[in-house]
Amino acid sequence: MATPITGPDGANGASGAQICLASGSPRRRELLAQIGVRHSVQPVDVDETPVPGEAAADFVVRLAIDKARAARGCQAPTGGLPVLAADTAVVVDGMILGKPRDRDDGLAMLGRLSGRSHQVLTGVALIADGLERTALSTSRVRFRRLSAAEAATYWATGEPADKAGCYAIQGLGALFIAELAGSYSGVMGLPLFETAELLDAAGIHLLGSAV
Ligand SMILES: Cc1cn([C@H]2C[C@H](O)[C@@H](COP(=O)(O)OP(=O)(O)OP(=O)(O)O)O2)c(=O)[nH]c1=O
Repeated sequence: MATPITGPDGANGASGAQICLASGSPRRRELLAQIGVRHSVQPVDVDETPVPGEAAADFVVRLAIDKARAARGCQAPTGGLPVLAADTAVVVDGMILGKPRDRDDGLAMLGRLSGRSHQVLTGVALIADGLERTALSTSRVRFRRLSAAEAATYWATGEPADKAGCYAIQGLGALFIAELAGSYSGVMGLPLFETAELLDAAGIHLLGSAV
């Protein structure tokens, strides 16, 4: 059985973790640390293939639940910390874009996003005291037009290779974003408003009181 590991930011320091984050994403660790949640980290590996005909909103919430359920290693040694997980997808033309498989796939994604709007969906799941709670964040992002040369240069930076939709709002990808309606943290991988609501419902009150 896998053992929980401490986040690189020491987020579960001397006073102990409040939750376990079932994720290998450094972005999710950063975002959780931003709102002061002490956490251990348990990377998980689940099948991220959409079921044929599955709506994107259902897909990201289902995967968030699958990831949280897969983090069983979080539970045993700690006596059962709440487990948080998330999944992010970009949706355009009714297609769900996950992480690019390779350069060609990544450049095709950037070409598809160029000069128009797309949706970014992030599902969040929290399992605490045997209860599964979920939330969904939906944002609309409008890209300016990108030339093929810009997309190729962007790919070569390495930044987009492990990001849904082949860009990072928190990085150079910001250069493409003409407009955002929704949640910056949701696009980045963990919507903090919705996450705080789930934590609150499970009895973890940030700033010391119910939100
Ligand atoms: C759109 C976008 C996505 N992303 C990232 C967030 C996620 O890490 C990733 C989407 O892939 P996910 O499969 O949601 O997550 P992951 O595999 O990176 O991590 P986990 O271990 O939690 O499953 O894309 C950004 O960092 N910035 C962005 O602007």
